[in-house]
Formats: sequence, C-alpha cells, structure tokens
Amino acid sequence: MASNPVITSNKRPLGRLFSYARTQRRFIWMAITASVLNKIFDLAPPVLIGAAIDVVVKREDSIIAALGVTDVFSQLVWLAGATLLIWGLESVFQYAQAWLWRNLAQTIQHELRLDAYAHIQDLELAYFHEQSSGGLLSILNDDINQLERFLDAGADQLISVMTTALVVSAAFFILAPGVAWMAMAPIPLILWGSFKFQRLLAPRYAHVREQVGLLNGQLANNLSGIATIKSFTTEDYERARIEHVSSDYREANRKAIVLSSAFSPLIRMVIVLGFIATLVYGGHLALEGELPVGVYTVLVFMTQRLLWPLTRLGETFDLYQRAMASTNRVMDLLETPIRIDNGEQSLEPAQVAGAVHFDNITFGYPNRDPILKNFDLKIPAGATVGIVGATGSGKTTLINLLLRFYEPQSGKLSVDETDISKLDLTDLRRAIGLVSQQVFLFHGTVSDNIGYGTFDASAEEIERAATLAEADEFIAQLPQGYQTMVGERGETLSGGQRQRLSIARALLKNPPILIFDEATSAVDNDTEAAIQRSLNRVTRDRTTLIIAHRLSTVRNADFIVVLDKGGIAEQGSHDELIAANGDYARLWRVQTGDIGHLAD
Ligand SMILES: Nc1ncnc2c1ncn2[C@@H]1O[C@H](COP(=O)(O)OP(=O)(O)OP(=O)(O)O)[C@@H](O)[C@H]1O
Repeated sequence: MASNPVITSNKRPLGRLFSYARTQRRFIWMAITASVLNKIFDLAPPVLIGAAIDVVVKREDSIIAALGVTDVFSQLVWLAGATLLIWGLESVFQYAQAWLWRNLAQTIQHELRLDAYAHIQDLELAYFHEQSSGGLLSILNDDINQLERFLDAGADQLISVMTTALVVSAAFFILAPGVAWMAMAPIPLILWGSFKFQRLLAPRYAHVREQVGLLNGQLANNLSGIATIKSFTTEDYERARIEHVSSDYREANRKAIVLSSAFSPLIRMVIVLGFIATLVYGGHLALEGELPVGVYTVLVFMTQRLLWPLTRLGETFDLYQRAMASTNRVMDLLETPIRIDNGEQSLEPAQVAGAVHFDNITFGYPNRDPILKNFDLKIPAGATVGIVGATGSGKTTLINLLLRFYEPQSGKLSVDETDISKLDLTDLRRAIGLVSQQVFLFHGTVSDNIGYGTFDASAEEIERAATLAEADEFIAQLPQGYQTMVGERGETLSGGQRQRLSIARALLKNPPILIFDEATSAVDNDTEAAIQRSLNRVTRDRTTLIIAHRLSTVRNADFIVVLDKGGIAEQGSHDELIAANGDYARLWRVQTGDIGHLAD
C-alpha cells in the first residue's frame, strides 16, 4: 500500500467547520452568548473595587450615593449585594459555557467521525490502494481529537479575549478618554503581530499533521506485519525506519515550536509598555486631581485585565492553528468525490437468474497498462465456470469488475442483460457472494462471523451453512463450539479453517451468483475433496465462478476458461480441454503427476 499523505487544501477552515456544524448552530450561539456573559461578569470586580474605594474616599458624594443610597454603610451593603449577584451570575455562565462548549465538542467530533467514516466506506476500492490505512486512521482519530481540544477550551478563550477588548475599551472611553488611548495603543500591534504569526504557523502545523499521518501509516503497517518482521528478524531495521519517520515528525513539530513559543514573550513586551504608560500617566493625572482615585484604580485593574489575557493569545492561536490544520484534513476527506456512481435500477436477489456478460471490456488499473483488452466472456445463468490461468493473468481482476470495485475503461459488463453500472450498487453486491482469496474474519464468535452480512439468520441456518462448507466438524471441536471467539482477524484459527468459515458465510447469504477466488488454496487434499462435494451441491441452482490454481477444483465445471495475460487462451469443458492438448492439458498432467508428458 502506498503511503501518500492525504492531500490537504488551505480553504478557510473555520468557515468550513461552521457550515458543516449547521445542525448545531443554536448550541454554538448559546455557547458564544454564555462565554460573552461569563466574561462580562468576570470583568465587573475591578469596577466593584473602584466603587468601594470611591465610597470610602468620597462618602456621601460617591457614585453609588448618586444612585440614591446616601448612607455610607448602606452603600457598602449595596456593594456587597451587587458583588454577590455578579459573582453568582459569573459562576452560572461559566458553568453554562463550559457545559455547552464541551458538549458541542463531543457532538461535533462524534458526528464528524461518523460522517468521515461513512464517507470513507463509500469511497471506491482504488482510493484505499492509494492511501495508507494508518494515514486515514490518523484523520479519523488524531485530527478529530485536535478539533475536540480546540472546541473544549480554545473557542471560549478566543471569545473571552474579544469580549474583554470590547468591554474594556468601551469602559475606558467612558471613564477616562484621555488615558484610554495609551492602554489601547498596543492592541493593533498585537493583532497585526498575531495575524502575521498565524500566517507563518499555519503551514508548519499542516506539515505536522502530514507527518503524523505518515508515522501512523508506518506503525499500522508494521503492527499488521509483525509476524513477517519477526520471522525475517528485521526488528532493528524496522525500528530504524520508525525512528526515521518519528524524527521527521519531531522535526516538523520543532519548526512549529520555534515560532509558537516566541509569541507570548514578544506580546508580553509590547503589553508591558501599555501597562506602564497607563500606570504612570494615569497616576500623574490622579495626583494632579484630574482623575478620581476610584477611576484610576479601575483603569489600572482594567488595563491589566485587558492586556494580560492577550499573552495567552499565543496558546489560543496555537490551539486554533492545530485545530484548523486538522479541520482541513477532515473536510478534504469528507469532500473527496466518490468516483463510482450508484446506479438507480434496483435488483431483487431472488429475481436474479445470474447470466453474466463481459462484453468487449478493456480495463487497466490506475497508472498501469491495460490488463484486459476487448475481453469477451458470456456466462449463462446457472452455469458453473472455472477460471484458471497463470498468476497475474487477470482472474481476480474479472471479479473486481463484476463487483464494481473498479470501472472498465470501455465495454459493458451486464448481469441478466442489465449494464451493472445502471444497477443500485448495494443490490448488485447483495446478489453476489464472494469467497475471497484473502479471508477476512472479524473479532467475534464463529457464529457471528458466519452470520456476518446475513444478520437475521437463525442458529440452525448458520449451522446448515457450516455443514455445507464442511466446517461443522472442526467447529464442534473448538472450546465453545459456535460461540468460540476467533480473535482479531480470526488469528486463533488455521488458514483452512478460516477459509471454510468464509465459505459458510457466503453460502448463508445464498446469493444467485457465487464466486470462489482460490477458496481451496489453503486446505489439504481431504478438505478440498470435502469442499468439492459441497460445491457440487451448492452450485446446482446458481451461477458460480470458481477461480483456482488447483485444476481438480474446477474439473466438474460446465466450462473452463483459461486466461493468459488478460485474454482467453482456451475455453471448454475439462474433457474438451484435455483433448485439445493445450496449456490446460499440460498443466493438468503436471498437477496430477502424469509427468511422462512433460516434455510435450
Ligand atoms: N489494485 C491494483 N492496482 C494495480 N495493479 C493491480 C491491482 N491489482 C492487481 N493488479 C495487477 O493486475 C494484474 C492482474 O492481477 P489479478 O489479481 O487479476 O491476477 P490473478 O490472475 O488473479 O493472479 P493470482 O492467480 O496470482 O491471484 C497483475 O499484474 C497485478 O499486478
């Protein structure tokens, strides 16, 4: 499997995320409102402190007195009540914002992961051959988790900074327009710096995400090939390969860290200038009696409240940038077009007779020379066809086309006279049972694995299918019979046992078209004979394609097609092909040990 990184684009990620999260809009607005209110109440304490100083210094002439509370003690009680109320409300909105954002993060990551997974499943098989499964896994896991992390905390932080800037600026211009500009002066510089910083950081984080995809791809590949690594004692070699990709990942992160760590200290230096200016100039005005002491106190606290959170802007932008790099990767995946169109014509499996026609098909895998050229093959409904030929001659390719895993470049493939590209894809695949060369079992019991895809099957039906596939005997000997867990990918079973389970699975599906692709390659002669018997039984009333290297498997077929380099070299029944004395006859003699004729 190639390990190309998933292509990422730089479209506006936040917009893409919001348009994706349309269904959550109401909650997003509620969360934003809660964040804004929480911040507003959070900014009130400096005002309360200012008001308290004002009461103590000015007594009956204080601002609160102007509201009608003239007695000094009553003013303090009034302040205490206001403080309680404001802190209470701050707590309520803090809870609300945390609850809303964190739940939103959970909902969005859940839906995004499901959508991304569903979309990946619908992509054509060729896509999976181009991408590494570890890379895809890192999008489904890591990238979506980055997004969750940002929504958990980063979104609230960004809104807090913006709210603080707005509320404090307004307060400044009302209270002391003369000093306000000093506190505000650093803000444009900080914002300009932040945008510049973001621009520089974005590609570095995109690179980090790409590297993590490659690393995961390599890790997943190695873990699935662990037996090969051990048997070839290539542990050191593989460790070095992982070290290489892991170092690249670390290097990509270092390049991002160099920038992202510098941001907060730089911002702090700009901020401190604004803070000192307010402190000194405001103090001067208060000493001159031009600024009330209470207002001066509020200004100093507010300047601190306004400017210090900006130092955290670095962290927030960091979180934001990481999340946006991830968002782009997830969104690109969701927008990857599905290249195999679903046809509209429905097909009831029960009504399929099973005639298959490869009509003048030309096909080559992407970026490869054509393997099939003007290929013609007509299989009558109900026939059993053996397909044999040298390795790489195109046998499995025929199946890939019939299942529409790939589309032919020209020609028509039809089932019962209907072009399969016009058929509903699910209906087409439901009509075909495939026992593939690579058996895949799922983590679960024997019974689960036989019933996979035929979920409404009863225990009796499952057992009947197992009997037909000559699997019941070995199943009976397993510790828990049909309820024995088979392990991940069926690792606790032998190759032949796995193969027989997959045959049982296909038989249970009872499809009108049945395909065996090297189904007897991993079994001994006795089992092959047993499978042969069951084949004779199950092929009777359906179209069956049997791909085999072992010619004894196809001997009883109605006719046998011998492929050679993507074309048909010979065709006929076993007896006819033996009589023709061509490639088939020669191979038959080799396989049956009749090597006296090898010199032919
Ligand atoms: N996904 C793919 N992408 C590119 N080329 C492929 C792909 N699958 C198969 N091929 C190529 O197409 C040719 C035919 O392969 P195919 O699997 O049809 O052969 P086969 O006759 O089934 O071989 P075998 O008996 O070894 O299973 C081979 O040369 C193979 O390298």
